[in-house]
This record gives sequence, structure tokens and C-alpha cells, in this order.
Amino acid sequence: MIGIGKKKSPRNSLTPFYHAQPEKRARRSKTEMGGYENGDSPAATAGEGGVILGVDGGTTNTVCVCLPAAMPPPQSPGAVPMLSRAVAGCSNRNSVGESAALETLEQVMKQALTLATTDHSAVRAVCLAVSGVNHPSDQQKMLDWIRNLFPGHTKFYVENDAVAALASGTMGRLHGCVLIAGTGCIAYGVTEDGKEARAAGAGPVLGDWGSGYGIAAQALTAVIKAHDGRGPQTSLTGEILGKLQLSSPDELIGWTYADPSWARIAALVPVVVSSAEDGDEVANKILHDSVQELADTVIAVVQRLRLCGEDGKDQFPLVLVGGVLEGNKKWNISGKVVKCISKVFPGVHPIRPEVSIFASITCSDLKRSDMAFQVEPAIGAALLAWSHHHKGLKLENGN
Ligand SMILES: Nc1ncnc2c1ncn2[C@@H]1O[C@H](COP(=O)(O)OP(=O)(O)OP(=O)(O)O)[C@@H](O)[C@H]1O
Repeated sequence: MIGIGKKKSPRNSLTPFYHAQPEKRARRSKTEMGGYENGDSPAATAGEGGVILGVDGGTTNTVCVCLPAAMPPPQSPGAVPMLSRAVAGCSNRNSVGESAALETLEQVMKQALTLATTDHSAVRAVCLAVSGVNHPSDQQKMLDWIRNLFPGHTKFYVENDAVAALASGTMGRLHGCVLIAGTGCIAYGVTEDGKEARAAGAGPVLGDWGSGYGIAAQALTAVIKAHDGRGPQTSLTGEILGKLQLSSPDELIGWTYADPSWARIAALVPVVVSSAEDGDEVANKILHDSVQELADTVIAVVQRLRLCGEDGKDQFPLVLVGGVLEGNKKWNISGKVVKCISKVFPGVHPIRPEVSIFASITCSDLKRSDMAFQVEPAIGAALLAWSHHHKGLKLENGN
């Protein structure tokens, strides 16, 4: 049997991160783990080629990349070959519901396989890294679902999207901290010896104020307060009403509750950024507060894991992912977050996974060339699936 559930180093075991405090990853039974092997025979793996799928499921969109299972260990981001990349909509079950989320995941994987001119039977391993997967029961539901989609001996890993985002910045090595600030936000960290911790990521109702949703909700609140006379006047009023083609703040109430999708609200962040860049004080305050929230989220994880060493000065990687951390003309949110963190931990080493990927590969009957993409969390997910797939082969070969 291919032993993904056996001799794993604690650092590389894929477990959900639901611990309130850092805790060494315990060895678990197969069904308790993130990994799941569909079938017990070794026959389908060693040396047979095939493909690996990595899926990054977000609240705005979902990306699936397909890599050759037989590729050599990638030494740099530029050396990761990619067979195909597909994009679909939201797969956060907490935002759109479970059946819509699963449908999106199925669709995006199918599309990636079609683009790679292959099918389900070639898939050796899949890593689903999906936002909203927080608890082992979420993970188990997804594992139960996906193993019915793939025949044969495919291996499956289900993670929160933060794990793949970290791997995307560290070439598949799970060490350091990642901050995701997209529609939602979360910080997740893991130490060399496998302790892990997270902060935030509990959703907009539970205090993720540095998230895209959090920023946009504060901006909408500021518009309503200014309209009522409960808060200062702000150019956000004109900018947001203009963007939404509404004529009065009163209409914002109907607009806000017409559709519960978080991503629709969060999409207003660029309006907040441009108002701040144009000098609006209310918008500036919202962004400054959000920067502090995001920095505090990372600081909490780094402190709990002692990623910065006993004296607080050791270097550690901080991978920064998500639309809110995109660079802007003047208001650079990620730069300000890193500056805040570096006041507490001078050893922070920020990484934006943005290096070009090319693909020019031959793998069994699969060929693609001259594709250029950025390193992204979906590739991190694929690298995790790849390394577990190959570890399984090594164990099987007795190495
Ligand atoms: N240039 C920009 N500056 C700041 N924020 C931006 C910019 N462009 C997009 N955003 C914001 O980024 C957020 C979406 O980011 P992203 O697509 O990474 O999130 P997601 O995948 O939907 O979310 P999650 O990771 O929480 O599931 C939205 O809030 C959007 O308004």
C-alpha cells in the first residue's frame, strides 16, 4: 500500500488547523487526516505519469491548475511546468452554500483536465485548498464527496486555502506564515517541527475587519452614518453611489440586503482605496485601521509559534496573498502591513508569489508549451499534492 497515512514527518502532514493554541501535529488515522487514498493498491502510481490537480477555492473565484505527476522536484517557481489552468466562480461553502460550492469545484477540475487534453483517469493526486474549510467535519465531507468523483487510486488532500497559499510562496515547503486578505482574511503559520496556528478567518460577523468584506462594510457604514449625521462627511458617499449607480444613501440599504454574497460587498475596496488616495480622511482611517488589524493577525500567529525565535529577531517568511494586498498607486496596503509587523519582528521576510511560470514539458502523452502564469495558491496546492504523491511513491519503493 502507498503509505501516505504512514511514515509522514509531522511537518508535512496535512491536517486541518482548528487548534486554538499551537499544538504538535499528532499522527492520525487515515480518515482523520487531510490525505485520503481512494483504493489501497500501489499499482496506479510509480512511473506511470499522469497528472496532479491543485485547486485554490476562493470567495470571488476558484482556480485549478494541472501539473504533470512525473515532473522533477521543482527548484524554483520558474521551473514549475503547468499543463493547464481553469477559473470558475465562488467555492466558499459558507458564502454560496454547499451544493453550489461543490458544483463549482467539480466544474473547474473538469475544465482543467479538458484543457490539459486528459481526463479523470489520469489524475494521481488532488489538493483542494478551499476557503471556508475550517473544521475536520468540513474536511471529511469534502473528502467523501471527491473520492466519488475520481475512479482508481487518486489521493486527496483537503485544506483551508491558507495552507496552499503558504506553499505557493515557499515552493511547497510548509514553514513560516501566510497572510491572506481577499474577501475574507486569515493568517496561518507553521514551524519547522510542525506546530501550527491561525488567527482570524472566522468570517465577517466574527471580526475579520482587515478583510475586503470588512473594509467595504466599514465604508458602507461610514456613508450611512454621514447621511444620518452620525459621522463625518466623506467622499465615499459620492464614489460608492456612483459605482453602484444609486442616487441616494437610502438606496444603499436595499442594495446591501438584496444579495447576501460577501464578494459583492468586498468588491468595493478599490473605491475605498481611490478615495483614500484622493485624500478622504474617513477612507484613510478605514484603511489604516485595517492595516493594523491585518498586522495584529500576523503578529498573533508569529508570537504563538515563536517563528521569530526566542529574542524576536529571527528571520521568517511571510507570504502575502489576496486582492486586498495588491499594490496600488499610492496606498500600498501590503507595504504598510509589513512595516507594522517589522516594528515588532524585524526578521519578517515578505514574499509576494509573483514569479512567471513557464511550461514546456512532455509527460506521457501530454504536451503544452509557452504558457506564462504567475505563481499562485493553486500552484501551491498542486505542489503539496505532488510532494505527497511522490512521498507515497518513495515509501512504496522502500526508500
Ligand atoms: N487593487 C486593489 N486594491 C485593494 N483591494 C483590491 C484590489 N483589487 C481587488 N481588491 C479586493 O480584493 C478582494 C478580492 O480578493 P481575492 O480575489 O484575493 O479574494 P477571494 O479569493 O474572493 O477571497 P477569499 O480568499 O477570502 O476566499 C476584494 O475585496 C476586492 O475588492
